[in-house]
Amino acid sequence: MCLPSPKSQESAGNEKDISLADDPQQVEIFSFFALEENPQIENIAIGVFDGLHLGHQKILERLLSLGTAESCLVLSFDRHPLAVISPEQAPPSLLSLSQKKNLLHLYGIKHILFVQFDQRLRQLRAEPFLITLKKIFPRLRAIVVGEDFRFGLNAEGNVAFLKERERNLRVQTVVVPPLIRYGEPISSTRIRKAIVQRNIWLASELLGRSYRIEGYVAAGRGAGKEIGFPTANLEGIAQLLPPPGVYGCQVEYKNEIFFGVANYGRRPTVQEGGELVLEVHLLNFSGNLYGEKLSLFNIQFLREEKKFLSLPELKSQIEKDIQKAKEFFMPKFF
Ligand SMILES: Cc1cc2nc3c(=O)[nH]c(=O)nc-3n(C[C@H](O)[C@H](O)[C@H](O)COP(=O)(O)O)c2cc1C
Ligand SMILES: Nc1ncnc2c1ncn2[C@@H]1O[C@H](COP(=O)(O)OP(=O)(O)O)[C@@H](O)[C@H]1O
Repeated sequence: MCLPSPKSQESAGNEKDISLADDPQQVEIFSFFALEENPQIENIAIGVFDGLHLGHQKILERLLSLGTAESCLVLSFDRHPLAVISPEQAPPSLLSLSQKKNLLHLYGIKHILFVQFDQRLRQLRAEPFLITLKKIFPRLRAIVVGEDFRFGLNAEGNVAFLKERERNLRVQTVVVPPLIRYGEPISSTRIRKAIVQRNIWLASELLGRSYRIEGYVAAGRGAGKEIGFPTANLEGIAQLLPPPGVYGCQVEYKNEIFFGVANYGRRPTVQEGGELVLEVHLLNFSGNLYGEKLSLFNIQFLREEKKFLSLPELKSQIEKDIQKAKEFFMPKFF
């Protein structure tokens, strides 16, 4: 995975150095200040890379073009820097850390380093950040970044700053320009906006894959089975969700794919002032899903959630929702 130097792995057990994401699939997070020297790495891409969209994928391609996969590393952070700098402005994530890790591997990255973005790292100025980076990776030859990359206290470091230090540090700066799709640059912000507007199709286009929402099945009140549509209630979701509503989707569960109908809402028909819950009924499935991981994708808005006067009315509406979802999906698959 990342930095296999014995000390940094030792520090993996040290709570001061390491925090674990609120992700049951624990991803290791390293303190930048406790990293051991790693002479293997020659090329590094640095960034938050939220979404790992097509623009980010270009950066990864460029990185891998510079040397062997063994010599390349992606340095990312355990959270969006704004979560520390200005929490109220921090955007919701498009990917959980474990999704990001798995996708990076899928895109050919062997070495991934998640650095804890804390107050100490925030206070670090751009110059010592670079010097420390060069100490950790003494054979570093190239840093690959996007055009708008910023780093160091008050975002004082940028591409120009890196370029000025190329000679001194003997590290080349490789800048990857933004990728344009439908007249605008691809960015995590644009993708978040599309999801908030329920334009999951556009979000997926810009990601270069379907937007996926992953969570773990928790127990509810058992009312779903009563009306004939058991729903797996998802918790532990560490990503941006589209606005509340009823959606058709596909559901991956243990390498199998099902069609599903999902409701992200407060269930006004069965309770007053309930919490927002994402729940999904899998078509042609029966079994126990409690504690299992589900991944929802090809998410398609069907309608707004409504308060029904009786459960039979809700039931007949869900039958219509299933019909609508089938009409949407089936022609594409059969
Ligand atoms: C496709 C679908 C559509 C739904 N639409 C609504 C709705 O419009 N209004 C509502 O109050 N609940 C809606 N629900 C939520 C049900 O009320 C809920 O699944 C049921 O009460 C079971 O809850 P439980 O999982 O806590 O047992 C919907 C559920 C599904 C699967
Ligand atoms: N087709 C299905 N789709 C979703 N969950 C199902 C399905 N068949 C069985 N289940 C199981 O039933 C549970 C949901 O039943 P439900 O009556 O809605 O209870 P709960 O209130 O616990 O969500 C799921 O968590 C899962 O374990």
